[in-house]
Amino acid sequence: MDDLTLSDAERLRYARHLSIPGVGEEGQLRLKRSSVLLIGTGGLGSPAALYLAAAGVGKLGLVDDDKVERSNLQRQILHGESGVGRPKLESAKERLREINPHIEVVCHESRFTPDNAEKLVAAYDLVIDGSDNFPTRFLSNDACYFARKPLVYGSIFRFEGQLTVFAPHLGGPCYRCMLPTMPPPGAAPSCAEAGVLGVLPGIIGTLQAMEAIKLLLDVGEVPLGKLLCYDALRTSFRTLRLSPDPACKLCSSEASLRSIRNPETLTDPSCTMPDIPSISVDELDARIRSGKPYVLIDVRQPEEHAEHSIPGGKLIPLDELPGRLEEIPRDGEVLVHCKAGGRSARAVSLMLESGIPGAINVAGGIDAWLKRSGT
Ligand SMILES: Nc1ncnc2c1ncn2[C@@H]1O[C@H](COP(=O)(O)OP(=O)(O)OP(=O)(O)O)[C@@H](O)[C@H]1O
Repeated sequence: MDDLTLSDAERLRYARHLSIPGVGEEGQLRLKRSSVLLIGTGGLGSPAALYLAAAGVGKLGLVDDDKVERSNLQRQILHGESGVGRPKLESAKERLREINPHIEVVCHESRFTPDNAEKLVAAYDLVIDGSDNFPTRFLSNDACYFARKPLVYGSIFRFEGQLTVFAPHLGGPCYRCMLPTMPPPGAAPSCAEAGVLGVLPGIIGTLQAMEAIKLLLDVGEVPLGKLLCYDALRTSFRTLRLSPDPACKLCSSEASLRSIRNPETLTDPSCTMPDIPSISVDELDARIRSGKPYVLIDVRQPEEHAEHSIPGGKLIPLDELPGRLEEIPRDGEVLVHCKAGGRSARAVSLMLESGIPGAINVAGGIDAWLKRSGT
């Protein structure tokens, strides 16, 4: 790809950019030479990737290891009916090529983990975090901090969304200044648990794309030290000030996390609550295969259980659990799972407090179980 000039086809495609002061041919070439890493191709990553591709950002890196589910389609607009059951990156790449064949789309079909974070972030100009969990947000923050790359942060919950840019090297705080300690798994419900109005990630993801383009073009003012909060029900945008925390473990002068190799720095996205006993899906499989009797409780909703379930699992949705504790044996192991490990961690916590000492969380939930069996 020649990134020194625009072809006739590109000139035509980007004509409405070429006429904007602040973009023009120079800006368009800048976008063409730029690269963005998108963590997650779900609700936030979908609109962000579509607009960045359409705008002509030369290289888009996508990192995700998930498959498209039908319940994703209400908001994850990179994917369509033909993508259901296929890796998200496959359908994402097809769609982005259709939107703009002049750009390069690089698929990193894996999780964004402490093992690959440093290398992935180093290969791009900036990062958009479109993930839905705290460990990944801490990890993207830390990796971007050490690489001195801007991180465009977005998050959503039901009818509310937030957006900011973390770039301590340009001034402003990092994510750990806003949230010094990682909440335990299950503290914030996922879209699967809480629900989300589909347009909301469209709005926040599109704002993320806009901030990324401003950073790449070096135009305007990016929201460093400002958290934009969108309330869809009130149709309001509020801006909260975020200041660097003088006690931040990562970015303050007192920082104790001085190295990207510090095990606390790149927090393991698969971490489970430290005081909650847990087993992996491989260990669960070994228990089932051993032929010994086992008690397995699924704390998801009935419609989730009907779609996929683990053999022998008894359904007790988390919201019904307090009233149904009597159904659970007090002796022996009680293995508890949900979709990804969050709700089951809360269920195990409740069981342990309620005199069920054998409660054990299945880390990663049915998502990890299905992934393991290649479903
Ligand atoms: N560490 C990570 N590395 C790569 N991708 C990630 C990581 N953490 C989350 N993701 C991806 O971010 C996306 C988040 O999308 P979204 O919040 O819309 O939810 P979902 O998990 O696809 O759907 P649902 O919660 O309804 O099951 C998902 O595609 C998920 O696989």
